[in-house]
Amino acid sequence: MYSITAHNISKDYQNGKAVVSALQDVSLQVKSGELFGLIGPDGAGKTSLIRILTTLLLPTKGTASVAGLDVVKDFKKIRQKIGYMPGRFSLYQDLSVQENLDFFASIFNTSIEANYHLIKDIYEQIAPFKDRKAGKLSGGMKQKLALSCALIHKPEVLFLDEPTTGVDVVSRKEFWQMLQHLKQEGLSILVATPYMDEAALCDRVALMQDGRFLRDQSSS
Ligand SMILES: Nc1ncnc2c1ncn2[C@@H]1O[C@H](COP(=O)(O)OP(=O)(O)OP(=O)(O)O)[C@@H](O)[C@H]1O
Repeated sequence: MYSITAHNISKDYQNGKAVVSALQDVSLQVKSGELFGLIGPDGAGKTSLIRILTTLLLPTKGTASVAGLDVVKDFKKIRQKIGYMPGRFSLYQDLSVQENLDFFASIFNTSIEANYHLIKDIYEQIAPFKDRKAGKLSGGMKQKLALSCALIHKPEVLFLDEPTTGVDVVSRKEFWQMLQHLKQEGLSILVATPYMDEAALCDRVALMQDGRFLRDQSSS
């Protein structure tokens, strides 16, 4: 059973008169409960692939599914089943930690208490700062808050785009421990990172460069 599949996905962007080919015939299968790493340098195409899988961007060519649903036809259903932590800090900087959590919970018609076991470890670390504005948190704390918000509705599949970029070494280590914990809770996780050393912390990885995988991932 696969939680994510992609078949021959290509993505072209129009840049003035030029066409930028961000993804070229990318195929991928991520098993349920797997922690899968998308490793590659800036510009490799990681964000484009994640945005297609999270239904925020249409592929130019190819098909993909998440939680058994088609990313184009079933985009609304998929959005209920996934958590997405974008690369850039995505939270409301002028809202406090608690207000951000409450806001994301209300969007999904849930509460912090409903899935507390999932975010407990992270929440306990950010709780002392719950009245602080999100914009005033350290890089590590911001990431933890963003992860808590992405988990608040108990997603089946979690997408993380460079979650540890700009985060200190200790917070990075803690962050990966949290991902292991989430995996044990049964979540499937796709994480994009430019750091080679984080590849060792994943169950499987795909190495990406210039819009392609360095090895075919569909059959492994
Ligand atoms: N909206 C856009 N218009 C034109 N080109 C784009 C657009 N978005 C991305 N690109 C180009 O597509 C390629 C892949 O970008 P993408 O952001 O997917 O890579 P990435 O691996 O996530 O890198 P980064 O970490 O820098 O975001 C790059 O050459 C980028 O410049």
